[in-house]
Amino acid sequence: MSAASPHKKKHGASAPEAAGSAFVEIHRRGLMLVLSSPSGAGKTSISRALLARDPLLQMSVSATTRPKRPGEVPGVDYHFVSPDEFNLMVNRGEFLEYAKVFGNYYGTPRGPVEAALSGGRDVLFDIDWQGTQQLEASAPKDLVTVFILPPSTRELERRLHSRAQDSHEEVAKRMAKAADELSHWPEYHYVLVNHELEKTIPQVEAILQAERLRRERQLGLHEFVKALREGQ
Ligand SMILES: Nc1nc2c(ncn2[C@@H]2O[C@H](COP(=O)(O)OP(=O)(O)O)[C@@H](O)[C@H]2O)c(=O)[nH]1
Ligand SMILES: Nc1ncnc2c1ncn2[C@@H]1O[C@H](COP(=O)(O)OP(=O)(O)O)[C@@H](O)[C@H]1O
Repeated sequence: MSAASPHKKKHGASAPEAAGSAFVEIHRRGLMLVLSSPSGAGKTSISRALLARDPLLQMSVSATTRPKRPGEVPGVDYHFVSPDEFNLMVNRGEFLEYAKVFGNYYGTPRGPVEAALSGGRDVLFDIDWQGTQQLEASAPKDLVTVFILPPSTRELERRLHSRAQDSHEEVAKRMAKAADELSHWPEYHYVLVNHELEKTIPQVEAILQAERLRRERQLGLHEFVKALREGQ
């Protein structure tokens, strides 16, 4: 096909035209990329790097009843709410999923996720296995799940201490739950060991790129190929 040909496919913001015409646009439905791991394995670090590099990816900002950590920004890291507010949100059906983790409640607000997916944008979730199971039950087709393993138990504990944001008591609570969390790895589509962030981040990006190309997520392929077969 020459550069001057009118029969080129169009991407991006251009308006789609009727099937069978020279121009057939391939749209994509967004996907839900879930990262889970025992606390301290690296989900937050990986998420920040992915978000900084990929404009089509947005974070699902959870609501939580846990206290804010130093440096966390309300509305960016979490929506920090009281137990009463959380209950109200549950009763109003505002959560796509919610769960109790380490004695606090965490939930995924429904609205921003639905808007992103239908707009062809992908959503990144840092949620635990309980939330992942709920999403698996309600939206299996949109879901891509990744479990992050730490290189060792000792390194996990070192990372939790190095983050220096939780008390010794909180770190002990998270370490005590780690074995339990780890037992859920077989429920995930992909499993990675986070040795070095410089390697783990491109691995998660590769998963995202490949999943975006899944046939089922690309809308308009039938029309596109039909047009090709008709010589357009
Ligand atoms: N089910 C569910 N889990 C969440 C949600 N938000 C965060 N979590 C999980 O809650 C756990 C504790 O998160 P956090 O308090 O930020 O501690 P961290 O994992 O040590 O950084 C982690 O396993 C998160 O993945 C949510 O909206 N739903
Ligand atoms: N591959 C890695 N090598 C060394 N330190 C890491 C690695 N990944 C994350 N960390 C560090 O470990 C600590 C916990 O990581 P974080 O991303 O907060 O984990 P999570 O969100 O899973 O609880 C942070 O201090 C982070 O900088």
